[in-house]
Amino acid sequence: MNNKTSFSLIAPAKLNLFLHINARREDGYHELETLFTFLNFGDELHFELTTDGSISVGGDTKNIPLNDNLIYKAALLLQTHCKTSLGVKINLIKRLPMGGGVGGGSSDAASTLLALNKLWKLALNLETLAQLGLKLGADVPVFIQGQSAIAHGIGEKLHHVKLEQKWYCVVHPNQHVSTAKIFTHPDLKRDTPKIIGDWKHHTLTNDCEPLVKKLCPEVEKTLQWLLKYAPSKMTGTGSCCFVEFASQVQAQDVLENLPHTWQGFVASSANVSPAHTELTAIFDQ
Ligand SMILES: C[C@](O)(CO)[C@H](O)COP(=O)(O)OP(=O)(O)OC[C@H]1O[C@@H](n2ccc(N)nc2=O)[C@H](O)[C@@H]1O
Ligand SMILES: Nc1ncnc2c1ncn2[C@@H]1O[C@H](COP(=O)(O)OP(=O)(O)OP(=O)(O)O)[C@@H](O)[C@H]1O
Repeated sequence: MNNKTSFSLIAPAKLNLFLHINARREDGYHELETLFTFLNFGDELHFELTTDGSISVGGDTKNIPLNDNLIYKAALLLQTHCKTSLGVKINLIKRLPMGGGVGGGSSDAASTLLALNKLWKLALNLETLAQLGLKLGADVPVFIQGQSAIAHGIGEKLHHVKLEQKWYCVVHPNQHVSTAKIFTHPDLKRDTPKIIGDWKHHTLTNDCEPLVKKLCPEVEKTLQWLLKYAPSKMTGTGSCCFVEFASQVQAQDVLENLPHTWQGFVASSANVSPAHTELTAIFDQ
């Protein structure tokens, strides 16, 4: 039995390697088809058990009110669901750009649920945690399940796929794109037909890209600049853009030449979420 009362856990970034929007549902959400991969780069969360039921979140969270913070919301949701009297002190080191399309907030929430399930010895299975996570955001379940996947539905119906490991240079053009703004925009393309057969034989795009490029010229500029190196794509509803390579050196070369007005990072992809890999190393060894 592992009795750890404090530990750190990564909240990794995700990329949408393609993102098709098939329809708008009556509740305003959209039916999607998207390919998720995880990156070996992310936020870092530190968890420390408290026995008085208190939940606190510190660190790089200054501009997010506590009640809106997905980390706090995830901890409270789990505590209420399981009626535990235990609490937690959480500290966040933020590395992922907010509103960047790399799923930072959703990943923070998922890593919080995964970590507290262990810290509070709740023994909930991943399916139950994913259902709870879906209440916090459409992107949370994939981070809970922790395997690269094609997602359907609003992003919660997951079909695991194995992808070759690649290296990515991800660029943040210093723009915050609101996911809600893109999904409610009248000009969003919402009628891409569902893929029939093997997705590898289809043209794979991000349906949000044309609209985001129009609303946010800096994203268009970033995609153009990256084209010098490789085919460029946007992730999620932006604003981060990325290029894919077989080797770290190629990805690093892009980062080294990046204009100073943009930020970026280089990371390899992973079929299993690094949060799951870390959690196994902490608790099962
Ligand atoms: C764009 C993606 O990042 C692709 O992975 C996700 O679909 C967004 O996931 P997320 O940020 O966890 O999304 P939520 O927090 O649930 O919703 C943010 C906003 O996006 C809209 N939204 C989200 C997912 C979806 N399938 N259809 C939507 O229309 C919601 O109506 C909401 O206004
Ligand atoms: N812990 C958190 N980290 C980041 N954002 C948070 C957090 N808690 C709440 N938020 C809110 O969630 C919003 C979206 O954050 P996030 O970083 O997940 O965007 P994103 O990368 O565009 O996500 P997605 O790809 O899922 O659309 C932020 O603008 C912020 O207001």
